[in-house]
Amino acid sequence: MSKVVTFVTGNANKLKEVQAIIADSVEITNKSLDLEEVQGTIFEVAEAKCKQAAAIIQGPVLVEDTALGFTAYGGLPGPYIKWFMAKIGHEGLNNMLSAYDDKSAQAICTFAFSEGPGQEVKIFQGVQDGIIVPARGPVGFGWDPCFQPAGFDQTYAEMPKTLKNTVSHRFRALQLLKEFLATR
Ligand SMILES: O=c1nc[nH]c2c1ncn2[C@H]1C[C@H](O)[C@@H](COP(=O)(O)OP(=O)(O)OP(=O)(O)O)O1
Ligand SMILES: [Mg+2]
Repeated sequence: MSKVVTFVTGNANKLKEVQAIIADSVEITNKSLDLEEVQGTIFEVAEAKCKQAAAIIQGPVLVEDTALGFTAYGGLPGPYIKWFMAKIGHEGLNNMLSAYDDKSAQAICTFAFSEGPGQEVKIFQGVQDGIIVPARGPVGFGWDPCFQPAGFDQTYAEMPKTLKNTVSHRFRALQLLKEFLATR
């Protein structure tokens, strides 16, 4: 069985971070495709993306779904954050929370891996707690300017990439994925 894993994502920033964090431990190629995303829990979204990717690639695949959940909203927007970001931006995300004292949020990164079509889908999830703040730092990757991880006074956008990549939701999920891939 091929050891090379194809990471199917349409997001170049995700790809860069994944390569920076785990490139040394597994050979990853990329296929840039916007997979269909079902409505449901984060796990259902990630699993459905993985099954689609396996059917297309016909081999080992990795997909990832990122959610940003507000405590005041019971975890929403969650996996639908992409559409909220696109329509209302950083200011809109802050305005959503203006009626609430609780600005806390969770960044959740969920990887789904499969050896191929019809094979079991394995899930690896990393969570980083934080708060939603008015945007600070360079606009480069999604909601990075308005997420300040707990224990830091910088937003993800203000941090050097090397720091984000050693504390982030994505870093945590990739540690679990790495352990699994080492046993493959
Ligand atoms: O570390 C991050 N820091 C800031 N923003 C982020 C991060 N990671 C994902 N994001 C954004 C991208 C998208 O607006 C949404 C997740 O949506 P999500 O469907 O997982 O990503 P996507 O459609 O861009 O790529 P994919 O082809 O892998 O589904 O949050
Ligand atoms: Mg997507």
